[in-house]
Amino acid sequence: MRAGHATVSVDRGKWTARLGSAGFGGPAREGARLIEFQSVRKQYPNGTVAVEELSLSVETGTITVLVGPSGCGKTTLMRMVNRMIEPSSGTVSVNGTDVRDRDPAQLRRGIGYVIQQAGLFPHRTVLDNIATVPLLAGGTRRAARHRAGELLDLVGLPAELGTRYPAQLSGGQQQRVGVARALAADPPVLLMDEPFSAVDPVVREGLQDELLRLQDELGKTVLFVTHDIDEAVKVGEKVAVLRQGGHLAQYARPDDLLASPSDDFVTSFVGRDRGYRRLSFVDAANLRPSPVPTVRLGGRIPSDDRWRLAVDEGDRPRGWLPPGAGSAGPLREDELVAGGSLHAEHGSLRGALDAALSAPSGLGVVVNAAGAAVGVVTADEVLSLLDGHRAAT
Ligand SMILES: Nc1ncnc2c1ncn2[C@@H]1O[C@H](COP(=O)(O)OP(=O)(O)OP(=O)(O)O)[C@@H](O)[C@H]1O
Repeated sequence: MRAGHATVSVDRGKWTARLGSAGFGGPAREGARLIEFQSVRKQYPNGTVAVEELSLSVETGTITVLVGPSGCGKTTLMRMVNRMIEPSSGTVSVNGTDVRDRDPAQLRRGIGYVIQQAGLFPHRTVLDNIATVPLLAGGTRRAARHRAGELLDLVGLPAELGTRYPAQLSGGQQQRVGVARALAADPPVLLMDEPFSAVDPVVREGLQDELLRLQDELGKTVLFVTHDIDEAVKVGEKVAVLRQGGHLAQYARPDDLLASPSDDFVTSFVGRDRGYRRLSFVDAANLRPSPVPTVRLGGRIPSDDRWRLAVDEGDRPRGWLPPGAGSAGPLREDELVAGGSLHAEHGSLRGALDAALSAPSGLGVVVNAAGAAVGVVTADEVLSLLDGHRAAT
């Protein structure tokens, strides 16, 4: 992910104002339900019931995740929104209008669609892939390419990738191009079907972070399908857990899902370490980092019986110097023990606990936005804060 990423000139107001022009019958209201499934059922001609009497509302400007085991009907449900699949009974409405009353082509202009492995056109350059929709909508080639360039920047890709072909990009880069293409027509709604499942776990986490950053900026209404509960609770503001036969097992905020699964199916689906994962939703604002003795790289090494945090000239942590590890100096990086994960100030208790548990010193390093160490926390301190949180809720 690029730090300090420049943004293009899109803001929530502008996107909201464009809802009307995207053809959803007027601007959406804050807190309104943009997508509604009402008693929706889908039975395929071979008799398979993919979705059974399901009702669900998706709030405007939020990311809602459909999660569940393979074959539970997630994709079927999602594709009913843009009329790639028609329900056997029940209604799907977008901004108050039954999608069956909408012309499919016009409906889809207001709904971006991102799929696994990006689905890019292999013989078109990256810029032309992104420009496809603005061109189809009747824009000039020049305007469409300009817009494509802005979107490339928006999804964190350098401009020089614009002239490459999809096969010349990594899986993660292709996925970002897929997102840029889906955003090209300014759709108020984004459907994302397992968009990140074809990339490795590290890239996948980066793409999830990027989606959350984009969402902060654009405030789309996103329906996101995954079978990965970790991904669901990370990106979803609300999570719908489906079980076989297209039944809605639970629809809740991630924290509530982890705290109070509704039945045995949801309990086993959210997994055994849900208590630990719940820490992601408890913020660490009340955690007070303690000072830590430091030593600067290249500096003299005092010999003492404490762990010392080695930092660079910007006070950024570089590793730990174990107790009693004095030497004539100057201190070199290869004399250090590798540090654990770092806890970003104002992050969650999960990040703080992980920093403490993964540090060789048992001291989790807290860093500020510039990456400079501001102090340390212990696992005991994190857990006692959690006790306080539990008592208060
Ligand atoms: N065109 C079709 N004809 C018949 N059955 C279908 C059709 N498409 C899907 N199904 C069946 O409907 C059920 C739901 O499929 P769907 O693709 O919606 O599930 P899913 O939860 O998205 O699965 P996955 O996570 O594996 O992609 C499955 O049993 C599937 O085999």
